[in-house]
Amino acid sequence: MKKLKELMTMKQESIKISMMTAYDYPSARQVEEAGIDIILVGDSLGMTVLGYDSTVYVTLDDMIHHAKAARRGAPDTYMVVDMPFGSVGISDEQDMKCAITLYSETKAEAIKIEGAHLELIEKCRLIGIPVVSHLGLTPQSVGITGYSVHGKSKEAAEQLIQDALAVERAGAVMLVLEAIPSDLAAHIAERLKIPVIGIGAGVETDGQVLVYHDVLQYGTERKPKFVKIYGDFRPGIEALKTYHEEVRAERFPSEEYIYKVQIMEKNND
Ligand SMILES: Nc1nc(=O)c2c([nH]1)NC[C@@H]1CN(c3ccc(C(=O)N[C@@H](CCC(=O)O)C(=O)O)cc3)CN21
Ligand SMILES: CC(C)C(=O)C(=O)O
Ligand SMILES: [Mg+2]
Repeated sequence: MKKLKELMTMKQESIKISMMTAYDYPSARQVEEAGIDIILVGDSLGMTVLGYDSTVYVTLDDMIHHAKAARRGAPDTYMVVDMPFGSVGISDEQDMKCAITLYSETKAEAIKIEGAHLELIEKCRLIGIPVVSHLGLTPQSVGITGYSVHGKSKEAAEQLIQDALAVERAGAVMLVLEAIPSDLAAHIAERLKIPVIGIGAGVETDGQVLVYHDVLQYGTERKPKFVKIYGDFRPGIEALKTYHEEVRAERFPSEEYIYKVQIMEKNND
């Protein structure tokens, strides 16, 4: 497993960091086997595998359930798990309890928090929980901001730069920047010492993250501009249709799938 220190070194040596979501055992195994540097158990699982139309319905228990499965599939990959909507921003005590529970139960290497929650990041650092910050388009705020590109005005860009510097100062170990202009992302990556991972943030960040189900066309239809398709899981549906037809036609199970031991007495009538 790459340690945080090695990920920092990758930034210093301009070796790009790859990150991909995985929310269950088989996909985590695949991501680990592919040699991807970091697994993100993202709350995007609410949309991609739970069928919600936003991430705000995902619970802490959902995150724990999926992260534990991903952990079993990828014991040897640096794993980050999202703090879901409603687990951050209530009170210091509540927030810390959620952070501790998520970190310890999932055995993730780090937790990820949307927005510049500086005190929470500081408190986590103080007790030893590595925090990845997530700025720019923060999908848990969809009800307020929508899914539009962030940091487009001078003021918004300046605010984002200040937030990025502040989360680093507060102790964040990494930063995810989502859906912002590429030159702004490049500027932030250059100003920060911690690795900056982009999604829809251009090629000059220290690494990239995408959603497994988007990349493989696995049950996702709408796709943001930043998604590149690398594979096609859709033919799976054809296989299921064939199975259905073969059951109907008694072509399945054929000889090779049948246990043949003569135990019933032959009826000689
Ligand atoms: N499958 C999936 N992939 C993701 O990348 C993802 C999720 N789900 N769920 C959580 C968030 C939501 N994300 C999204 C969702 C939609 C857009 C989108 O439609 N963006 C528009 C921009 C439109 C504008 O600027 O006005 C686009 O065309 O890219 C972007 C990010 C990223 N995350
Ligand atoms: C899109 C990435 C960054 C994320 O937060 C998620 O998958 O939930
Ligand atoms: Mg997320």
